[in-house]
Amino acid sequence: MSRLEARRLVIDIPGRGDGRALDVCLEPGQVWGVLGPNGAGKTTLLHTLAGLRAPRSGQVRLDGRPLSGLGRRQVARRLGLVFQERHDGFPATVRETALIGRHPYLSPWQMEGAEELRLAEAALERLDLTHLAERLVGTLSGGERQRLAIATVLTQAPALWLADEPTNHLDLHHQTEVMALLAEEASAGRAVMMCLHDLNLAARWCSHLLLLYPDGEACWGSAETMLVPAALEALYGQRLATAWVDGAPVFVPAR
Ligand SMILES: Nc1ncnc2c1ncn2[C@@H]1O[C@H](COP(=O)(O)OP(=O)(O)OP(=O)(O)O)[C@@H](O)[C@H]1O
Repeated sequence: MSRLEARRLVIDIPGRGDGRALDVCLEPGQVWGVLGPNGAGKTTLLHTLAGLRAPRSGQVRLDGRPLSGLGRRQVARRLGLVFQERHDGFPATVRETALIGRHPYLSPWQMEGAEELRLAEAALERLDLTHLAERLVGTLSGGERQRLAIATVLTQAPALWLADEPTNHLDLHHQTEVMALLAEEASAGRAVMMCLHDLNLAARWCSHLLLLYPDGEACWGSAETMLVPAALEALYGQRLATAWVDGAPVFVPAR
């Protein structure tokens, strides 16, 4: 189990004021959704929390220690990242790509063994990719690539997931499967923070929400307290109609 903490954190968005400093702690069992309009800083926040970008001020702490003082391998054993942008390096198969998830645990020239392979195969199976294991990544569809990115982090088995729009490119069934998987990870004592554009997925699956406004203002708390139609309408500059389905609110843009 691990925890990731933002202390008085101000993300660095060029030309923007500081807004509200973030004091947020991602704890075992929690599923956080980060909501906000285009350009609000969701990806920048995730990259800052992952240690890939320096904050303007404040600190990110992983298990009580400043993230900036930890080695990348140490971080990668605890923190898994699903990025929005992916660039193919050398040509690799789906299975080889999933196995990259085990690299933080192997010494530089150590080959993956039976246990690594077992974890990768289980992750591919979970993401419905077993039939594509031998395929080159470059030949995959957008949704298949997205599922592979998630399978690679599942193979990595981190205590903390940071996922940037994990349901991007996914059909309805796979959106639900991925959200269920992330919720299951949290139920097993891990923790998830993800950027989402779909309010309804956030309402259904997230325990906590962080609302990021384009001027750097922010508010956060349990999902029930954050899913206030007026606050969401202000966030997106969009009127919403609300209905209830299966005990969760459903938001639809109103004309
Ligand atoms: N290197 C940079 N130089 C200047 N501006 C930048 C730079 N990187 C990001 N930005 C700006 O910072 C803002 C936040 O970008 P970010 O990608 O974090 O937004 P986002 O909330 O994830 O948006 P989206 O919903 O469109 O994915 C945007 O206005 C973006 O143009």
